[in-house]
Amino acid sequence: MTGTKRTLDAFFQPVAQKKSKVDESEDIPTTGLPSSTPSSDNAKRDRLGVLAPLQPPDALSQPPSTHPTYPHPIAALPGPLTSALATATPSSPARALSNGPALDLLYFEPFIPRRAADDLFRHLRASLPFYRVRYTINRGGSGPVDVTTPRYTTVFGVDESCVFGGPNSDHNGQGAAIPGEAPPVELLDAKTRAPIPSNRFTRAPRPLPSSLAALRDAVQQATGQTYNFCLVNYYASGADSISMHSDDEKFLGRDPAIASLSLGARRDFVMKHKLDRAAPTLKLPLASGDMVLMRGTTQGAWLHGVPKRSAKTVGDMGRINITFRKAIVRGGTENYYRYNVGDGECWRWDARKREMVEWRDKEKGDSRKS
Ligand SMILES: O=C(O)CCC(=O)C(=O)O
Ligand SMILES: [Fe+2]
Repeated sequence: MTGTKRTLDAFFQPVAQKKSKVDESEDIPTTGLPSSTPSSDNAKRDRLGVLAPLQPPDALSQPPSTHPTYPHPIAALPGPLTSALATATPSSPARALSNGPALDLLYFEPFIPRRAADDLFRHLRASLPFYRVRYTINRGGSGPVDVTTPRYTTVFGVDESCVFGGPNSDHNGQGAAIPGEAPPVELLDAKTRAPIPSNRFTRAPRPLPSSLAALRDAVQQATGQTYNFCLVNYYASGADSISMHSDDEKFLGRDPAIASLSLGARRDFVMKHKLDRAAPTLKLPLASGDMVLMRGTTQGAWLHGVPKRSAKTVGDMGRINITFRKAIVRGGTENYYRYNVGDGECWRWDARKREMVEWRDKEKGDSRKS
């Protein structure tokens, strides 16, 4: 593992950084951010420009996000995590990785300070609705084959043809404007702002809850890109995986930029060139808080995946991966909800059992709402 890392390091070149850096060794304890640290985001100045005392972290905690498409309310980030995202990312400068034909990566190692990343992992695992999607594929002449995605997934967002509108809509109509406030309910045409008929999409698009909207904002700022989709994978153990693939569907447009954030257990992110057998196979041992931006010609030329691992190498922590993407047309929305929410039951983390359990809305007797 270290050998791989050293080899890759030889190809890394530092790139310019926009925001101030917090060294990894200065990890922010998210359970008690230094309350005297001046922060441009939550410190308020009076008319003479004198800094008023910061709010204690607890006062920054907000109510959960709710929306008709959510199977249950989704908890807002605790105040210290909101502060860490706003003030401590990127936690290390991006390094460019281009040691292969048409490879164009930015590697933040890490993007979120390690301890905050672990807190974020636990928070998101406990608060998001997940799915174990089933679908049928036709492979050659052997007839249809039923497949269950080998990991838990969930998705939020809508393609560029629509925005979520209403009093709380933010600058790009993709999530709650103010942390903790309900995301805008109504789906509107991006150009005319006319309401979208409820039968436009097979599965109703879901706005980003405030927790993921805060994360998306931090990632946008660090990468200089905008995103309207957030796909979440939860790998519960080393048996969960994603096979080699590329994210270069037409609905993402040419040379898409995809930001991929890792939280929790360390897993290998493997990249192989699609055609050039002489190109090196890359293995990035992504740890909690690390982020890779895949951009330019990368998706067209390379495959990537997270292979299965034995329980011994992964430990029992589990891993969450979050990708931020921009879908341009409706086909992207259809595809992402089909393969990341699907039509099956909702799963939630059970803190007592320490495993995912099928979740049912007791009042409605149903686990699905889109
Ligand atoms: O888990 C990862 O690191 C990769 C996820 C991925 O490639 C995807 O969701 O398309
Ligand atoms: Fe991918």
